[in-house]
Amino acid sequence: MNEIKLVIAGPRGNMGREAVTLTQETEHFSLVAVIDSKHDGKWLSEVDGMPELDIPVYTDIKQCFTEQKPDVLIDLTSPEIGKIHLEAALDHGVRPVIGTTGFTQEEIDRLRTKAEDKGIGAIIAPNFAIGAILMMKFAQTAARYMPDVEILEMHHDRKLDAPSGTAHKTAQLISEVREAKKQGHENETEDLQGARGADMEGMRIHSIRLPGLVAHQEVIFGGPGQTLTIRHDSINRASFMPGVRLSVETVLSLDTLVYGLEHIIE
Ligand SMILES: NC(=O)C1=CN([C@@H]2O[C@H](COP(=O)(O)OP(=O)(O)OC[C@H]3O[C@@H](n4cnc5c(N)ncnc54)[C@H](OP(=O)(O)O)[C@@H]3O)[C@@H](O)[C@H]2O)C=CC1
Ligand SMILES: O=C(O)C1=N[C@H](C(=O)O)C[C@H](O)C1
Repeated sequence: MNEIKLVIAGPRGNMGREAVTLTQETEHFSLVAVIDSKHDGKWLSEVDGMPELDIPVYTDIKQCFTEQKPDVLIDLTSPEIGKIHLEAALDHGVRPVIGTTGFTQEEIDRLRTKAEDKGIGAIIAPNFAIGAILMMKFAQTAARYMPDVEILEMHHDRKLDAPSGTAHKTAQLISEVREAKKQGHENETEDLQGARGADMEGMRIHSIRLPGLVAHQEVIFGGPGQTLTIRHDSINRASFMPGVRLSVETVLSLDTLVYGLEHIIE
């Protein structure tokens, strides 16, 4: 396979560190720069706690793209910054692989049009873990037969967004096969605000944040006299790296934006 020139945004984060390691362990991946808002102009080796790599650190992503001309951007920053970086990548003909969440359907549609106009690929992956993709697919299948469903997502207590991108995507996939339906009953009350969770087409999404957790989700279906629970656990961030690698390799041959790795692992 030809060498792929990569830039990682957010290299000091939990995910960014794993991604830096991935680039060092993958023969055809070449990390040419990183984007870090606090260490402009340094080498990665000069940043506390980072590996001894002579890789330039940029704050300005546009300058980085102009000078380094990477093939692919991996963004593992925050929902707000991920959106800005995705747009900047498309503007510079760099293929974005975005792990951050929080994109609306309107934003995805607009960015897809932009990627297609530019004739380059882009991937937004709410979850890179293969087990999580399977959980979502199995949940969509189960919802055809058991439309009464609620989602419980559990994450570490440093997570910025709620609900998780994975829970949101799961609900979207389920709503493709389930008629909108309010779980519970018409007369139920919420005696404490938020007790019944977020509402997406009547499906309830409950978000738990605790130290000790990484990323976990249960999709719970109910029917007369029975329940079905589909659960996935990421017990460390290494669980996401095969999906990051697959995304980087795949985005080069796409000419549109793909939202969700379920469209790629087929
Ligand atoms: N798709 C998936 O499978 C997964 C996605 N995620 C998502 O990935 C993102 C990162 O997660 P995680 O690593 O746990 O979070 P962390 O908070 O550990 O890391 C985020 C990093 O992004 C950096 N950052 C923030 N703003 C900028 C910027 N403008 N330019 C460059 N770097 C910036 C932060 O730096 P600083 O310390 O200076 O603020 C921090 O080092 C989150 O949005 C999370 O939801 C997480 C796991 C899996
Ligand atoms: O912030 C995280 O940690 C995670 N974010 C993604 C999400 O919001 O679904 C993926 C995974 O759940 C971990």
